[in-house]
Amino acid sequence: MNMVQIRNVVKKYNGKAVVDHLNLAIEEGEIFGLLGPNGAGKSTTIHMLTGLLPISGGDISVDGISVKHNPLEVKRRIGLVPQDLAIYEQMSARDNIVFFAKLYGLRGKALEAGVDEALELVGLSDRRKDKPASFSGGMKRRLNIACAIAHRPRLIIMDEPTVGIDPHSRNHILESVKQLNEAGSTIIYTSHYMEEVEAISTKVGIMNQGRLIACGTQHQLKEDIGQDDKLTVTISLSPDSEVDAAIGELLEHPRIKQASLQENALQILLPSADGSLQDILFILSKHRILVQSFEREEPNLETLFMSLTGRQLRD
Ligand SMILES: Nc1ncnc2c1ncn2[C@@H]1O[C@H](COP(=O)(O)OP(=O)(O)OP(=O)(O)O)[C@@H](O)[C@H]1O
Repeated sequence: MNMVQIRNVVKKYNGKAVVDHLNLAIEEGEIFGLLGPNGAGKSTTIHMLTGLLPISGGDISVDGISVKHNPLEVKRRIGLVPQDLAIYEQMSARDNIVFFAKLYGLRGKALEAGVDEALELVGLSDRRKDKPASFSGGMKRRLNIACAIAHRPRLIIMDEPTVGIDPHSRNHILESVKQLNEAGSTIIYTSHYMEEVEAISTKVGIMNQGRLIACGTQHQLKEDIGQDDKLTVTISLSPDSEVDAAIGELLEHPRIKQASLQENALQILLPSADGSLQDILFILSKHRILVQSFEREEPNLETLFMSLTGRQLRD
């Protein structure tokens, strides 16, 4: 079942479409990474999805409910972690979470349990009584997340939650995302950091200039673009004739597309290095070529984005 269905959605500012006939379905249980450079339309899409911005054309449904026709029901199902911090500096961490959880209708024991759980998840239980004015940037971001999840939403949307924070908080946030997903929430995570999206997403959508230019699992995206794994095999000094013979034999292998010698390293291109490493080692040892090191580079989302748009994800 689809948790989110975006159908032909358009958002125009001054006659110009910043989200341009966007179609996207996100299944229940996914961690969906929405990737795109600054200005691609990620935040605008999220704001329409959460009912914060009116939609110029098309419709969005969440959990089968139309955002246009029933925005309050949709809001109840969503926890939004906004890009800009939305916390009160003069209230304790706990009171901040209580405030937002009450807005979502939590009361009594459910409120207590939800708030404790949220504090625990973001690693701020021991700072519950402190005011965020004394927190680091990363801790504030974590509190920002806690405020959006105490009501245990079915869909959690995080808009660039790791911008400008320390590595410790960043890792903590990425771990929290996985835990929230394991506990049953569908997650949408926007970022222009490719590494983060690669690390946690079960599916990835790439936006550029208001349009979805690629969507699928990382494996599918890699297949779509038809990129190859690149193996760099550094070898000991060996007779030219043996190296030439080994290269000839490597090129006869059904999966190997390219093999050449550069300096003292063989560069081998193949669709996926998995399953062929043994064959490569066997061919080299047959020609008495000693391997010093192996390095494998996989295609990544950055190279995919570049090949689709000719631009870099990060400006
Ligand atoms: N209120 C507005 N009025 C006019 N143009 C706007 C408005 N809000 C956003 N835009 C434009 O819409 C485009 C998409 O912006 P959006 O914030 O959705 O991008 P984004 O992908 O979230 O980028 P970022 O990573 O910088 O947040 C940008 O060109 C932006 O300038």
